[in-house]
Amino acid sequence: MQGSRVRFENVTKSFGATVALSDFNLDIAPGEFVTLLGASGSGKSTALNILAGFSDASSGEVFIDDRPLTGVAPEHRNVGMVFQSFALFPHKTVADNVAFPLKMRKVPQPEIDKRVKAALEMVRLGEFAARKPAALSGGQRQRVALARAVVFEPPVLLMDECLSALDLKLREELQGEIRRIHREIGTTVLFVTHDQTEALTMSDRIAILEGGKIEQIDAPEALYDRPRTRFVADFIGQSNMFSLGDVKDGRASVPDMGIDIPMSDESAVAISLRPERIRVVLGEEPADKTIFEGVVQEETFFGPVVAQMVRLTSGRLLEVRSQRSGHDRMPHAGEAIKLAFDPADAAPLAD
Ligand SMILES: Nc1ncnc2c1ncn2[C@@H]1O[C@H](COP(=O)(O)OP(=O)(O)OP(=O)(O)O)[C@@H](O)[C@H]1O
Repeated sequence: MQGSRVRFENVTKSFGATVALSDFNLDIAPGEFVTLLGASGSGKSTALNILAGFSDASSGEVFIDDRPLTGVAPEHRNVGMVFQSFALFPHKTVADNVAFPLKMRKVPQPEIDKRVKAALEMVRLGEFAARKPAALSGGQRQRVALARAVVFEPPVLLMDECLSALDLKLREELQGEIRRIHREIGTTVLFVTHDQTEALTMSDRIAILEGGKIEQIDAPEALYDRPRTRFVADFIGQSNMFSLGDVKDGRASVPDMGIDIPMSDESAVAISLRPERIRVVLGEEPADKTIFEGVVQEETFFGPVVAQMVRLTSGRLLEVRSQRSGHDRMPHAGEAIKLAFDPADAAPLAD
């Protein structure tokens, strides 16, 4: 199967005075897995509902391949959907639930039987075909919903918080299943979650939504390593953020750290430094790193990792996360320490 290209072009959606999506633009490549990640109310479901055809944009247009979707009914958009609230038909068997979209499309019965069997095997529910939904666990029901959404081989698959009701172990298992199915069928996926780990592990690209706009869209590693704004640095993972002083001649001062660093981005107003990119200097000072000083305030033990809050001379607190090697003696609360980082790991922030 071939996934479709999906495009939102200048889409705005207002509900009275509330602007749920504001001049929203997103271009998803065929077969790509894109996740919309954002806080509650940031516009994620609104974007999905407009693409599915459950809601009309106030202005702008949505395209699947090059077909504009305004005026196209949801059932004619050829989009598969797995929503958290999308209930199965309770009186139908698992097989009949999965067969439903094919029956709607008037697919011949022998073909239906073949495809339902294949879809149920894909979600590893082959032997549950004759059961009713009430006799399934929550995770199994979500698998049936997934089989029903992909059985007609939609070129676009929408998933809205479809795993959030499940416990962690089941959620992780189904995340793996969804990734495998995506690889197998090659459909384009637009996935909505407010769980950052889920977004980081599953997506080709993640769009961070804030106030109905995309704050940043990038591959997971790029988003984590190179957040471009304070909002993104704060939203994904832990971050130490420091305002910059003067940025000129390829260098920037970081007053709260008492240092200056190479900085080629003249528009940068701050930096983000991930806690695990900072090293406690235990032996010789590494010559190629930026060195600064502080006093350990407290430490938190996470098993393989130790987090230390370090008070800098300026009074600012900074978090450092270190892998425990088992040999090194880590400094404890009250000790003065030297810290080092590679200036290339300081992501410039625009605001
Ligand atoms: N039918 C509606 N009527 C009025 N306001 C709405 C409606 N649907 C959504 N909104 C508003 O639009 C904004 C975006 O909502 P949306 O459901 O898209 O957010 P979301 O990011 O999906 O949030 P959540 O994670 O809580 O589902 C919110 O302020 C919401 O209150």
